[in-house]
Amino acid sequence: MTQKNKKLIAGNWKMNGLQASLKEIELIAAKVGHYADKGTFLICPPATLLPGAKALAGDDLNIGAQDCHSEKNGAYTGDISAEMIAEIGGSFVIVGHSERREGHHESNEAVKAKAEAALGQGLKPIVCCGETLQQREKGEAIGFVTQQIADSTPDSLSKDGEIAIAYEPIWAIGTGKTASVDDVAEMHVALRKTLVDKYGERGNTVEILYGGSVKPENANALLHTQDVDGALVGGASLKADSFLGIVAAL
Ligand SMILES: O=C[C@H](O)COP(=O)(O)O
Repeated sequence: MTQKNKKLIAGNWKMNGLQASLKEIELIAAKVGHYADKGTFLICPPATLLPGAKALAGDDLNIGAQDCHSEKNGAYTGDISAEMIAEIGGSFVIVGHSERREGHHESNEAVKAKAEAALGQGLKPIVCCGETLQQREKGEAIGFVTQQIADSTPDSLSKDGEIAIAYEPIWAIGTGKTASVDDVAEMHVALRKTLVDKYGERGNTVEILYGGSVKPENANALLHTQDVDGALVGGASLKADSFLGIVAAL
């Protein structure tokens, strides 16, 4: 779990990684402890690698999942529950990633239910949001994204830092394009206001991560932007060298 005075650097492996990829977890786990005073570190591999990753992660690297179902168990073929993630020692779960909102038609209401299921099992949900390029070009990005977060997050929080959110402009994911530092700051400040409006002072304890083509070369600027409390990293989290390059920018 994180403290707000540290940044959260999270890797999302998406549908990448076979057993051989666990060596990257081992390499990351061996090094992130050197940055423990500055950050909290997390890798979310595919579900097949969760137990193996947890066995190698040690004390300094958190392991989480990329999604969970909102129900505790039942006839939901192909899904995994928050309880299953918790049982193998996972401590985080990503919910509402744009690839699931788009590819699996997940609504804000469904994402909120998943986040609440995660909290029910003691997991920390990372609730994702982000606009399309068309929405940004029309000047709708801030309104759309802040509403998405208002509607996708749990109604209340029972402790500080119980959830994190991740702002990922869809047009920046896997494209090599990143939002400008000014655009990121503008969005993160707006998201902070949304969180404080919803949760009061506790809204200040929710980490707001930036995601979208984060790599070692741009991590320093992004991680030191106003209200950026960490990063959600896709492609650059698949190899220990590049993930650790981002960690070194803290
Ligand atoms: O969850 C991670 C994001 O979708 C960012 O992916 P990316 O770093 O490959 O652009």
